[in-house]
Amino acid sequence: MNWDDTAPPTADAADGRLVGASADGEDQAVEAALRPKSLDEFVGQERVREQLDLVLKAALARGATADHVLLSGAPGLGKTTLSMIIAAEMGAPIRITSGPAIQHAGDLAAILSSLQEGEVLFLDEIHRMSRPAEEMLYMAMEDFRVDVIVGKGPGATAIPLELPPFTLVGATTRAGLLPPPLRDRFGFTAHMEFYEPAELERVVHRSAQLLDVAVDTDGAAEIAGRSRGTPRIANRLLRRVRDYAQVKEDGRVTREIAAAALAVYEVDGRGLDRLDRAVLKALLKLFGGGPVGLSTLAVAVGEERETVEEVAEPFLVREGLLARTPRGRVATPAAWAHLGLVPPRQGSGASGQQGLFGT
Ligand SMILES: Nc1ncnc2c1ncn2[C@@H]1O[C@H](COP(=O)(O)OP(=O)(O)OP(=O)(O)O)[C@@H](O)[C@H]1O
Ligand SMILES: [Mg+2]
Repeated sequence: MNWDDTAPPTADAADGRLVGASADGEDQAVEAALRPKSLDEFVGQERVREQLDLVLKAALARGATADHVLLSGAPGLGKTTLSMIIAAEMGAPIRITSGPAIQHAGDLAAILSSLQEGEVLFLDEIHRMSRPAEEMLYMAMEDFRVDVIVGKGPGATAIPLELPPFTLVGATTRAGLLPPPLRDRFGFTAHMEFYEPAELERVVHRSAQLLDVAVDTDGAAEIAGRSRGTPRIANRLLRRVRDYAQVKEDGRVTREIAAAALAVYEVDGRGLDRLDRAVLKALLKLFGGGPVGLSTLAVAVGEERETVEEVAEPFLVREGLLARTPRGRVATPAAWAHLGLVPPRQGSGASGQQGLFGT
């Protein structure tokens, strides 16, 4: 395996999509204010919350430091938030760093040796740490000890350094990239799932209260339904709807106002944006629903292959609108229904195009 950054480019971070899951500048500015501060305030993820509650309460009761925790899940689901909650619930300070920031084992040694007893070390994007740092982390997690190498070449010596007990909270969007020896050293692993619409509704109501926006039940439901299972997107859509309600209306958010606001931003009732719909439309209208090859589909919408594959497709697949098959991309019946189009009958016109486009 390649230990350099093997993550695909997160195109949605760069292109400023309203429905992109990664944090943009504005998100970062308001997220601190919107973050739940305790497990009780953290919406949804019932199973994870219940398990984590037990892990933390048991450690507190024993007067011990909590086990190391691994949080995995897609961007914007609450990993950073949960790491801060862990520290708060343990009454411990938190130190925040990330895999890409630790390129040398020495960087990690410096951080580890300055931790206080019981401190939470949050290591974001833990899958992007360098290999030597990762190996140092194994020993630190297991034995609360590191070997600091002093000098170079034959004269180099390893000086063992005792560490105070600490809790490592690792976060990753890509648990599959973690080497098993690292994964095995976490006492508790939480996999965060996409949120249900009802949970996102609660996120919207909670954030609306903090931002002092008046949102009624249907307005919150409308925003939640377009948020792609992701609290970060729900919070972002809420801010755009608030703008619209303030400028065009009296500031109150109803279902009609939320829908009108998000229509301006081209986010449809299911959370698809212009790019998502362009891909679906091309697949349906130009290729009769497929199968069609990815490259052909990308040319048809005037986008890079990677953009279609990594930005648009994952959500379309998750929503059951598009399937990736060995013969190419295929639209599902739900895709036809979503765009209000009627699929061609079997054996008629469109299937004849396969010879032309179907690779
Ligand atoms: N369970 C939740 N309840 C309420 N708000 C939430 C919840 N989870 C996340 N949020 C909100 O969503 C925003 C994004 O969450 P967070 O930064 O924790 O995501 P993340 O998983 O760390 O994302 P990334 O992978 O991009 O680092 C935060 O501002 C937070 O307010
Ligand atoms: Mg984060």
